Amino acid sequence: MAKRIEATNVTAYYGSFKAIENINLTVEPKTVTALIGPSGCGKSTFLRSINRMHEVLPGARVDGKLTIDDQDIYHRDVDVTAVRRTIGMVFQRPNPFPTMSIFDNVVAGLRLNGVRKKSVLSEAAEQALRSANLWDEVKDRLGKPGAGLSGGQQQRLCIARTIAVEPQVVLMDEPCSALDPISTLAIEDLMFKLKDRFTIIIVTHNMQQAARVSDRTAFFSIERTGDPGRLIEYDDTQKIFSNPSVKKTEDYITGRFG
Ligand SMILES: Nc1ncnc2c1ncn2[C@@H]1O[C@H](COP(=O)(O)OP(=O)(O)OP(=O)(O)O)[C@@H](O)[C@H]1O
Repeated sequence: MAKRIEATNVTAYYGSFKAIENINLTVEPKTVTALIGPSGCGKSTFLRSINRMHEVLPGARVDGKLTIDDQDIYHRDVDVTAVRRTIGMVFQRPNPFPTMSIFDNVVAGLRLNGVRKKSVLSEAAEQALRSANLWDEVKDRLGKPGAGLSGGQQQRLCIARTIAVEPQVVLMDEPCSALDPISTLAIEDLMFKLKDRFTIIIVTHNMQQAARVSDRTAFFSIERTGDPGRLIEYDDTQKIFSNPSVKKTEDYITGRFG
């Protein structure tokens, strides 16, 4: 089941540098939320704090509260591995495991979780590849290396790998920035389809993409270099792009800064 995410006063640091400050927002299940804003305003930092990836860097930490369906994911008793299993992530550059076949890439997470039965793995692989709109293109070459696919196919393979373990939330950090326009549209179609089952948060620099794929948009910004990123406005995507409440949002989406 897709999950609801609630951030309350989320502040994240790299050592003594405060990268984002007091982020408050709620993401409803089965929606796509876009995080937009100028370079360095903390979009990726916020995204990585949602699945506890931020803290893997030495000296990095998060303050505040983040709940996923009312579970406080920063509670000291929480199993961090379980959190990361619930919250899948797709990165900027497609990163299939280069020496693994297409099939082995898709089922890598399931194998890590202890699934061994061939029939279960085959069924899960087919389902994930179908969900990622990739099945027809790869069904006759599942044993071939994942690295042999085109960039767009590789990214859909990475999405298949992510959803094969049935996460409830999928985080995407500029998933189309290394792709051509056709592959980009394929991923956007996919997001539309996947939001039936998952809660999706996407970081994007592409305004048209945010407007096309998301239900809600969060605009982050910084006052000046060295300041922390803050959430300036968060609303329905249609409102943000047609009639934003804050002048700074308007300036950004109309290309006047950033
Ligand atoms: N590993 C790191 N160590 C120290 N500072 C970092 C690190 N990663 C990011 N930062 C800083 O944290 C701030 C927020 O960076 P972040 O990457 O979250 O912004 P962003 O909005 O995603 O930027 P972009 O759109 O350019 O990807 C920036 O000032 C950045 O320089």
